[in-house]
Amino acid sequence: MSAEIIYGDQLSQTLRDQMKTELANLKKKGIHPKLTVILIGDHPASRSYVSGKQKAAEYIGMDSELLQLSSETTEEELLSLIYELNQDDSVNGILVQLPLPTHINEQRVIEAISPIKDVDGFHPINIGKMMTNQETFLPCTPYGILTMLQMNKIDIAGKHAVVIGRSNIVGKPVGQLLLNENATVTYCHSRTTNMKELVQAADIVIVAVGRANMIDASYIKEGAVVIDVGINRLEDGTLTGDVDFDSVKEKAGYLTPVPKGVGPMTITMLLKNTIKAALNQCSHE
Ligand SMILES: NC(=O)C1=CN([C@@H]2O[C@H](COP(=O)(O)OP(=O)(O)OC[C@H]3O[C@@H](n4cnc5c(N)ncnc54)[C@H](OP(=O)(O)O)[C@@H]3O)[C@@H](O)[C@H]2O)C=CC1
Ligand SMILES: Nc1nc(=O)c2c([nH]1)NC[C@@H]1CN(c3ccc(C(=O)N[C@@H](CCC(=O)O)C(=O)O)cc3)C=[N+]21
Repeated sequence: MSAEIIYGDQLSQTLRDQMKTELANLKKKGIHPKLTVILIGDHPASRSYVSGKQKAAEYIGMDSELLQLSSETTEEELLSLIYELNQDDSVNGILVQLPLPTHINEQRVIEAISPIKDVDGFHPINIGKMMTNQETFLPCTPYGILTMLQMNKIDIAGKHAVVIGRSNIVGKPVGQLLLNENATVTYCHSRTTNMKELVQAADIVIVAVGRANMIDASYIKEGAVVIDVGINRLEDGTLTGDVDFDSVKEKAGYLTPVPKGVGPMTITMLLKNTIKAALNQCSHE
């Protein structure tokens, strides 16, 4: 059997076209959703993500602004910029590109962003809402993965999902969203001792580690759904995931590629969260 490949770029195209229409209608009502991205320093991978996001915002007709700050920016300067943006009614969504330089406390920065403008879904208030299954901004990568599964009508309830990775931005929240959808969820991480055995039992495998080709077909149960979140840049400049695509595609039921898989969906959900933020904010005025 050969896996059905889930192309996130194609699903994103559909969703972005829908948002383009929605935005045109909102603008007629005087609602102009706007996203502000703060990028500190000059990390090449961050620059590439930020430019992908800007192109996508432009495509759907969303206002977006990039505030590029020097790597010398102090935590105090960044926090006061965030407080200004929190007060600025023309800004609906705020994203501070991670990782931050080591002299800045990431958690303090995340908590400075107003939860109503936290389109990344990283603020503890929004994480708490996600954990208690309340309406909130879902973190973009997990939300994108859930959307990919739903658009392909893949059953989640009752399935055994194994998440490899437990970061705050991907692993932990994607497991939580799958749990909210009634999957039975197992997390693996660097201290897991029987990972292969656990993954071999999984109906759905989410791989979010950042190690090229770490999961090959020997880990995968016949017909399993395999979502590759990893983004690894090889020496020749090409991107590859955490999954050995060529071997796994012969065994899995569904498989996402890298590039053109989860990455574009992350950006799409960021745009979706920004529209939601604008709608919430105008109804509170
Ligand atoms: N496509 C997209 O939209 C996005 C892609 N990414 C990519 O996803 C990948 C993961 O990102 P992120 O979660 O931020 O990364 P982190 O480095 O924060 O987390 C990596 C996780 O992998 C675990 N891990 C490390 N080595 C092993 C191992 N040998 N076996 C099992 N688990 C292991 C770590 O365990 P421990 O906790 O024990 O250290 C950790 O939980 C990266 O390649 C990143 O570039 C990230 C965000 C968005
Ligand atoms: N506050 C914050 N929020 C984030 O959501 C966030 C972040 N910081 N820091 C970095 C990670 C990483 N991330 C990606 C998003 C899209 C692609 C993406 O679109 N990738 C394309 C390839 C892009 C290329 O060719 O370089 C693809 O997979 O097809 C990749 C990675 C979001 N992140």
